[in-house]
Amino acid sequence: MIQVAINGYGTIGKRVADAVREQPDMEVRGVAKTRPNFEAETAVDKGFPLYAAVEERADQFADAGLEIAGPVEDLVDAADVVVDATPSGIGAENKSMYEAYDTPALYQGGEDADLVDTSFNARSNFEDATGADHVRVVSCNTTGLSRVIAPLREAYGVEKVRATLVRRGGDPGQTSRGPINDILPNPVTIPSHHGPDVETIFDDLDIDTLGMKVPATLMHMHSLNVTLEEEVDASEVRDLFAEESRLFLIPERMDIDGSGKLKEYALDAGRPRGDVWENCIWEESISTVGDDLYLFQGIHQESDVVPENVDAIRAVLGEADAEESIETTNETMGIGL
Ligand SMILES: NC(=O)C1=CN([C@@H]2O[C@H](COP(=O)(O)OP(=O)(O)OC[C@H]3O[C@@H](n4cnc5c(N)ncnc54)[C@H](O)[C@@H]3O)[C@@H](O)[C@H]2O)C=CC1
Ligand SMILES: O=C(OP(=O)(O)O)[C@H](O)COP(=O)(O)O
Repeated sequence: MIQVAINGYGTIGKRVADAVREQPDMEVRGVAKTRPNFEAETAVDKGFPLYAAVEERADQFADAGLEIAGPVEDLVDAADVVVDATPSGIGAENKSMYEAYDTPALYQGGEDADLVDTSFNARSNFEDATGADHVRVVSCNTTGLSRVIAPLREAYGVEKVRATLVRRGGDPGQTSRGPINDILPNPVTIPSHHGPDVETIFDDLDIDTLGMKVPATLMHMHSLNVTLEEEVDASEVRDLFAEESRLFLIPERMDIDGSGKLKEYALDAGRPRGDVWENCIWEESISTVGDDLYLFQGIHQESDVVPENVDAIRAVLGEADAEESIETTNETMGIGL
């Protein structure tokens, strides 16, 4: 069994812990938190050994009635691999600790690409992570773009990608985020960081991205234009995407008109936390004009990177190839709306 440590038990970390627990070849060795809160209490209730990420604050857990298994260093030492799901920039600070214990580490999209040996998307470049010590699972938006671009490149070739990303201002629990009543060009400079980030997955891709932030918490929305290397009928693209396990084509009959109903559907379908692990592409939006393809897709920022982290664990340790790993992860998590 692969022993997995999770350092940083917030939005991403707690979801990765639950997904790892579902895997037949993995065990959650423990999770590390900086301070006691509702998430720490839930971790204990779920039976995850809880480690103190900051030694000086370890007493706070005892004061809150939470038993600590030890300092985070013990967890990193005991694990085969660590998933660092700390806030942007903290992963870079933790790198030397992972090196000291010779434990391979996965980082999240908030870290810089040059921190790691390779950036990772399971559908696009799984093999690049084999045997690597430091791997970055790219951000939710980059994951969402990569999952669409990979099959298009393979089937038709891609000349140029142009994407406008309408991004949620913050996650539902991020009470300090905004905007509350505004629409922000964000970043106002072009391209946004997403284009260069996608190029860490496909180094020869021509892509420009523009970003905005809006007063929403549920999901991001992408407006995508891909110039293909040949003229393709929209129905062919729909068939191509229908074969992809992490692309959900929203059929017209479902009457899902936006992120609100998508999340409602996920809750009705019994998804944990209402998570939507797949890209959600409005089937009717898939259109072609000459060699230009257009579509809209919803991306659930809190969860689409979770199966990617699970696959990255197997990739780093050389425990499976892309197809086997993706299939196991999909089956155990129930991916495929
Ligand atoms: N929330 C999102 O929409 C997405 C986030 N990401 C990336 O995932 C990473 C984590 O983001 P979130 O889970 O949203 O953040 P979060 O703030 O929800 O969770 C981070 C957790 O790490 C803890 N933490 C802080 N300092 C720590 C330290 N030194 N050691 C251990 N734990 C520490 C925090 O207390 C918190 O529990 C970031 O790189 C972010 O860019 C990637 C995709 C989507
Ligand atoms: O990586 C994300 O978005 P991004 O790809 O727009 O940077 C996550 O949704 C986190 O974004 P945040 O940095 O606004 O919390």
